[in-house]
Amino acid sequence: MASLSSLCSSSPSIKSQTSITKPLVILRKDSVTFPTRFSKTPSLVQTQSVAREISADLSNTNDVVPKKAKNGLEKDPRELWKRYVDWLYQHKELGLYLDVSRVGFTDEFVEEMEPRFQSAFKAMEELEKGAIANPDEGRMVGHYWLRKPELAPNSFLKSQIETTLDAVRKFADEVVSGKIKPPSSPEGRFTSILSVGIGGSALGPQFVAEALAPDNPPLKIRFIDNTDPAGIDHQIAQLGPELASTIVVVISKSGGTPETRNGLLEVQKAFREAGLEFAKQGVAITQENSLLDNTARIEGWLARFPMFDWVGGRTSEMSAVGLLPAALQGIDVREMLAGASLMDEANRTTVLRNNPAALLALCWYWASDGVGSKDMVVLPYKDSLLLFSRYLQQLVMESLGKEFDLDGNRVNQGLTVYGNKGSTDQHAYIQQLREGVHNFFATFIEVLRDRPPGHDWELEPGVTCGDYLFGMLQGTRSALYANDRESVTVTVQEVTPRSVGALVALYERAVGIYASLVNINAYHQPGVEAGKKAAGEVLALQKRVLAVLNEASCKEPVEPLTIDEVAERCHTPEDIEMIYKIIAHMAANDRALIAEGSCGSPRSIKVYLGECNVDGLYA
Ligand SMILES: O=P(O)(O)OC[C@H]1O[C@H](O)[C@H](O)[C@@H](O)[C@@H]1O
Repeated sequence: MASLSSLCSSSPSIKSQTSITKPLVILRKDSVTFPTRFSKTPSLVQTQSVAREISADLSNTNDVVPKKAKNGLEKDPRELWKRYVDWLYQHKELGLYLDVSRVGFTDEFVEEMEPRFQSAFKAMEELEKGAIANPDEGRMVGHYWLRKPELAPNSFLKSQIETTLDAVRKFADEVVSGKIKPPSSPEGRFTSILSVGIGGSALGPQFVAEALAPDNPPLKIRFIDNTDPAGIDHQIAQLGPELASTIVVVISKSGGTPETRNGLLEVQKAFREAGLEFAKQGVAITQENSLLDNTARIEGWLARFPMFDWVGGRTSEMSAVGLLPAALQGIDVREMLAGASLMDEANRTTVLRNNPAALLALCWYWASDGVGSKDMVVLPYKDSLLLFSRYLQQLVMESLGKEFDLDGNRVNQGLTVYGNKGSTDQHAYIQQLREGVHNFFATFIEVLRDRPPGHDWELEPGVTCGDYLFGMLQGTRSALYANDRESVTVTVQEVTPRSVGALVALYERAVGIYASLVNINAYHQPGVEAGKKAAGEVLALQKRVLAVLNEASCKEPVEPLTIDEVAERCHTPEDIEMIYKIIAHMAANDRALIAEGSCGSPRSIKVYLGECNVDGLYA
């Protein structure tokens, strides 16, 4: 009798999706309904393409000095330099630059967009004043208040922000200084943080840890951001005896996300097995009275910090979610907040070319035709910013990827984000970016300071290692542009808490402005619920399958069942494929046994449970 796990070395064949995806993409582009606001002036996208066509014609008639490339991109070096200087945005205090010269928007386009930007600025102003900017959930959107509490619409919210910030800093100081000690080692200090959370409750802290944690932080951080048992085991195994001096920070706005709950239960089990008392080392960051909050309160965890209803997960980096892990790692959170606040201030101007977030939104709109027709490839040329693109993926895609606009029109909006880091990607996928399918625009993140002062050396005459990185960035930017691939470059002096805070704030606002331009709600995520609901249904079905198998397996002799029989006895014949997958998964984990058949032909399988549960607890 072979177990299904040994027979199921490969999953059942799934038809290639290529043939399905392609027409879908084309359909999506053709079937885009523009937001009603746009319908009144439907010429924007047309203007853009017409401009490109005219430019193409011009370049065709001017073979000697082609002033414009086929798509309208300026190619004359002097004109390009002029465009660079004219459009260069600089934030002096932050030492941050934004270069949009390699995006080919025209003056006419900017002019035509101007009223929409003014509406977007107005919407942002209202949002900051406490308007219900997330109408579908009836919520205010207040992440900008976190770095300037006096902006909060009332004194209660202001004091909530301030009190939480004080509590975060005090707790972190006391842990780092050793005033709060691990219970099993009154002489010692906490040495590690195990952060349990997912999505917006993980991506910001992960990005910031990678970007800013010192080489020898007071507490090292690890993450459990999934319900993958092997991944969880790995983190716990890596901690080993250090579990005794680990603070476990469980982060979940809702307090009920299954992956996070599972991570918590797994960690609590590890604590029990190590003879440690979890509550003395557990910290919860969640909304008041959530399931997690109540658990932490009842069990008497070491500390609890609030998340606010009006801060979304993907914009929570400047709340306790991001600040507590950062402070515990010795990162200056005041500086992060200061950087974000300075950037917010700059983004409040209603003069488009002086507003960096609006400039980004303009570039996104131009490059992707305002419908996400091109992807945004984010290339930070600095290893410590590796996770920026992953962080932006949620911020941008969960915010902008929406089926309906605010007026209920089906728009299927979005902007795809991916990326890793330069120059590493030069040796991976830049080949396709330069020469292959033209479905993207790039964002280069440049960091001017290569190393701390006094550490640099020339590895060949006149050239440092950092010069190579610089050269690779500039070379790739030029090479892409030469082949009509547009790009934006964001430059910071150094990766510091201040510049990272500014980057986070820059992209948060760009997303907000862009969402206004395309008339969508950036602050809800209805599409995520569908997958969560379906996952819940799968687990409910699994319980029914177990009950059916259990009953048959408790018979004398055991009655192995076919997949069809299981489906029939579950009274859900329509779920037969899912039932097969459930059984295959259980068999791979030795929780179901195969009496007959093989995985390649699911109908031949006969299955039963190795152990009969006489209490029939599965029903
Ligand atoms: O913080 P939590 O409530 O646990 O939510 C974690 C994540 O859950 C969902 O996937 C949402 O779409 C995300 O926006 C959120 O960040």
